[in-house]
Amino acid sequence: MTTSVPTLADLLATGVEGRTVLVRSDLNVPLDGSTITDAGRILASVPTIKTLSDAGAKVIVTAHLGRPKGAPDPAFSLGPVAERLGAELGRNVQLATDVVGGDALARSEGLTDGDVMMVENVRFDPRETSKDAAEREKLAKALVELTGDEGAFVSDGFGVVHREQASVYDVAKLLPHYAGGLVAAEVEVLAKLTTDTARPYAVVLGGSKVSDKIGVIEALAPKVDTLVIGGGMAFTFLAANGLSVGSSLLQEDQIETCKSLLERFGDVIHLPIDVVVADKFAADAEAKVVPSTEIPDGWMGLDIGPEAVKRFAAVLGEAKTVFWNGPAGVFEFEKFAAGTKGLAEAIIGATKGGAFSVVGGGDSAAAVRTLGLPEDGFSHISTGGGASLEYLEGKELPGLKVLES
Ligand SMILES: Nc1ncnc2c1ncn2[C@@H]1O[C@H](COP(=O)(O)OP(=O)(O)O)[C@@H](O)[C@H]1O
Ligand SMILES: O=C(OP(=O)(O)O)[C@H](O)COP(=O)(O)O
Repeated sequence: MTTSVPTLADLLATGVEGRTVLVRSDLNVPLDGSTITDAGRILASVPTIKTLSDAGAKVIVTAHLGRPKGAPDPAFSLGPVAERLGAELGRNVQLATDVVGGDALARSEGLTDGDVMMVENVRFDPRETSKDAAEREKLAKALVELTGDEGAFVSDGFGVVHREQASVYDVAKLLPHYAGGLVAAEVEVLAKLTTDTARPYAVVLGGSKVSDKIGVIEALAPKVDTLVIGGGMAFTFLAANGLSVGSSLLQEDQIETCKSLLERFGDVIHLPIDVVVADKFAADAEAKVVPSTEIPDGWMGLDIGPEAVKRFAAVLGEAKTVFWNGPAGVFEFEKFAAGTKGLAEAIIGATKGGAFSVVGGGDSAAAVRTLGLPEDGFSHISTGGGASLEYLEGKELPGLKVLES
């Protein structure tokens, strides 16, 4: 962190006993129904929450889950998360049925020292993600009201610091604010990737948040030696090369951008030479490997193919610095997990050979763990995907910038 950002230690030094502290965590974990398939982000958030609770603060945790459409939706309830957080903390974590309504307010007023509560998915309130700053400020003010007279705000959701959202950004303007332990630790590691980076420097991109991340490539391509592209992201690039991508994930409005990127950075960008296509988006889909030039109509690419893995592994084997965000395929389905596993193994190999490697993102980190890969095979596993990428591209992250005062 920059020295101008107050930290958790600074807050503790002011004394927190009896005060209500609002903590923004990133608890956006992958779920299968109501079962958490990877609790990494919850585990990473526990130390800050526990430190505050142990110091006698009344802790209110805010977080989002997925991308609900600005209204309550039981499929995106933080219920399973609150339960797991409670199990990890060894204490009951009550969950308000609303974000800033009567239930949240009543529960916050009933807190005793050391208690931890959560409010419901903050994205159930449309003001959280509003582009209108005045709307966001209204929600931020309502969140501040939950903290009473001597409240404080701890920003600990590193995975969301790139979002200018009410619970991340606007609330920090209204309360004494501090960077949590996780945010401080993440920034410290990522800073190593922005200065004196050992070369060759490779960035591996994949995943499904295509429109979010294509923009990042523009800024990263000139800074790196190798940009490996897999996952859902690859198909817009393949389409930009004039290939037919069947019913694969495609961001049509970005094809021209990808064309321009390929023209300017064609020597840096590596695209998959083959892909695994499926007849439907399902674990039991029929799957076959085809060259990227021959994706059949009606089929969708759900993984990179074995030849692509081999070629990507060869370039990654040379790298001395690697950042990876976004699975190479739909690793949640066994048939489409080989590409992600292969790339991870290549990065682990490079790390053994002395490279500094970071994997970031909720699903990418989950892939490492659920595919049984060794977590210590990487130099660092970050909770942030998009946030890490935007940090690496040198962009000002609103959720960090707002803490600098
Ligand atoms: N070819 C593909 N088509 C559709 N989805 C994909 C494809 N490849 C990867 N994905 C999906 O991308 C998701 C993760 O994307 P993203 O959120 O961008 O990564 P992260 O959370 O690591 O930042 C995974 O759930 C995975 O199933
Ligand atoms: O999962 C997240 O980011 P990531 O997929 O880039 O790791 C964060 O929780 C941010 O979620 P958002 O991309 O819906 O704002």
